[in-house]
Amino acid sequence: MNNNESETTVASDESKDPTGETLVDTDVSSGLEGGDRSTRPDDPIVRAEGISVWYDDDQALDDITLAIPEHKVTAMIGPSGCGKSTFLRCINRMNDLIDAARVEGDLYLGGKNVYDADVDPVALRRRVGMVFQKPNPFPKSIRENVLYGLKVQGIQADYDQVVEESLKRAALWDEVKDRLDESGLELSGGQQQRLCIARAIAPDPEVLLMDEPASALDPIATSQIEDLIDDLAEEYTVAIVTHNMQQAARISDKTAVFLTGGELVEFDDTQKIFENPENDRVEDYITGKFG
Ligand SMILES: Nc1ncnc2c1ncn2[C@@H]1O[C@H](COP(=O)(O)OP(=O)(O)OP(=O)(O)O)[C@@H](O)[C@H]1O
Repeated sequence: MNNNESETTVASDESKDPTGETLVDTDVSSGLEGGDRSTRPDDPIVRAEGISVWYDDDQALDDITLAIPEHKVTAMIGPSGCGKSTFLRCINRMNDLIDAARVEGDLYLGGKNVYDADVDPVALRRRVGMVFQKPNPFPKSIRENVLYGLKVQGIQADYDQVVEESLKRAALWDEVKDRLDESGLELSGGQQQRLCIARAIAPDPEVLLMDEPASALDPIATSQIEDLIDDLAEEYTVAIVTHNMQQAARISDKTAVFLTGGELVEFDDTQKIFENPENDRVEDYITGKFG
């Protein structure tokens, strides 16, 4: 994440509601009902077509066309400021929360353009969960943290079952099952991040966006998160921004390389990107000649 002024705007919104779920009127139809969910393993579930983003007059993304396959881990890498986080935020329309941001182009989830006027961003964020760089649990119990998204949207469910399932999927259940009423803030950093992952998956999204989810964690917690991401891809489509090229190489199936100017320079199987990239600038970046 950047430390610029408007990024701070997002950060402060996130501190009110890191899921973005209460920030938009929920009293409208989702508009997403028509979007077919892809069912074949290699089908793209997210498809960006000609996405460009500006912050006031500064262009952050330039005409990005990219298809993210279902049930795979897709990594976004590139030097600082090349637009990786901006792209991630296009997928769940978190850029809507930044006054200066303007998005052009089409972004499909299943068959539906999420920028269509009839799409409710809150319903979209139920289908596209997000985990941020710094673990940001609410000052609430572990249980209430997990249930937050469901309750805020008035979704009825067997809450005990959702809590158990989500914490199991986030590989946290065994560590917290006897202390569900304790504050989420009392957990370690790595546990807090897994709690945030449990919160993101509780509404059963299709896509999970992760913006440098391990960069604030120690090596052991990082490795737990990496193992978890691998497991999560069986159930969800994961799109992850990372600064750490080794991490991208370890955990992702596909890699998108963004370079300065907000350009997507190469997108391919991770192995191909790291072993035999087509583009000389990508090779220079991967081999550490710049960035
Ligand atoms: N909220 C914002 N307001 C204004 N400009 C922004 C905002 N967020 C990002 N930018 C600008 O957009 C460009 C892309 O930023 P972005 O954070 O998407 O890049 P990034 O590749 O994720 O960077 P990093 O790796 O440092 O997190 C940068 O020039 C940044 O300064």
